Amino acid sequence: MSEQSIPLIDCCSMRLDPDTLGHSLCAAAQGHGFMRLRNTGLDATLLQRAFASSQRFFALPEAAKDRLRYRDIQRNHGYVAVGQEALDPLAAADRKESFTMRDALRRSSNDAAWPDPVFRDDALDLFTAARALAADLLDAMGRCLGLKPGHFAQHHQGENQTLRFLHYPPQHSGDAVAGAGAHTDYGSITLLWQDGNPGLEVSAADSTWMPVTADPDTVVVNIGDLLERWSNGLFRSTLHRVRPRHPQRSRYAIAFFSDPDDTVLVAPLAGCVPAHQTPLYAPVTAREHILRKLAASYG
Ligand SMILES: O=C(O)CCC(=O)C(=O)O
Ligand SMILES: [Fe+2]
Repeated sequence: MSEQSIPLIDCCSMRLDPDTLGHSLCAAAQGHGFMRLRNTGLDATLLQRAFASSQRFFALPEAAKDRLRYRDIQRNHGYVAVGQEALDPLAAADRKESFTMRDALRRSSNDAAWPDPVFRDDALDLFTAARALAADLLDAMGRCLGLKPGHFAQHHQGENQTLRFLHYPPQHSGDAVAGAGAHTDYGSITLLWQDGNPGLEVSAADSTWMPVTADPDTVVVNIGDLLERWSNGLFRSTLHRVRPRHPQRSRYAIAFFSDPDDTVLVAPLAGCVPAHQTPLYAPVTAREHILRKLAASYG
């Protein structure tokens, strides 16, 4: 593995030994802030179903998708068409469409929020499994920071946990407009599944863009801004972007953002601040930070 590559961690043997898993995750979180995980135990059929529902939805006529359009950043739910979100607010809007589902379990009984019952069930089943996986990963990282089991879980009840289906239409690698502009993620950790089509790139220490392997059998995990703040900068929320390179083929991806509940005050953990030093970050509530970032990208 060159210094420039994103670490690949096999969770299979390590699940039995949380300390080893925790150390591997923390080392990656402190390095690039990005890692790829294999053998997480997440049922692959859930992903197949979710990708199938995603592809079926994005193939609908624009008018049908527009019925479910994203209305406000507070709700953070629904369909966003190509050119309506700019993850880099200073660049052109992203060439992608998405279906975002914040706090999906609580919204499950509202039929008007979902394209159809199959889509809803596929999304909710993956949401539930992703939530459990994110909790395990945060627990393993928390151990490494000297926190008790469940420390992070108590702050991630689901209010700001968000599943997002993404579709990037075919695009030439040389196109000036990105599929998703350069950004950092907002919350604690992101889990990302890719359909095998490359495009995700992570900013490296020397400011070059490092492509991430688009292997459908691994999940990409990255650190968001709020976990960077919680860890006083020990874990890194790294800039990344999406530049699909296939002129004929669409790229599909599914992201799960595990972010703290609205009222959680995120301040650097005492154990992460060296003695006699002031914390690098001021406290901020999760709601304040997430809404500020959403407002900028939907500006
Ligand atoms: O599509 C991808 O590979 C990544 C998307 C992403 O970074 C995001 O939605 O925050
Ligand atoms: Fe992202």
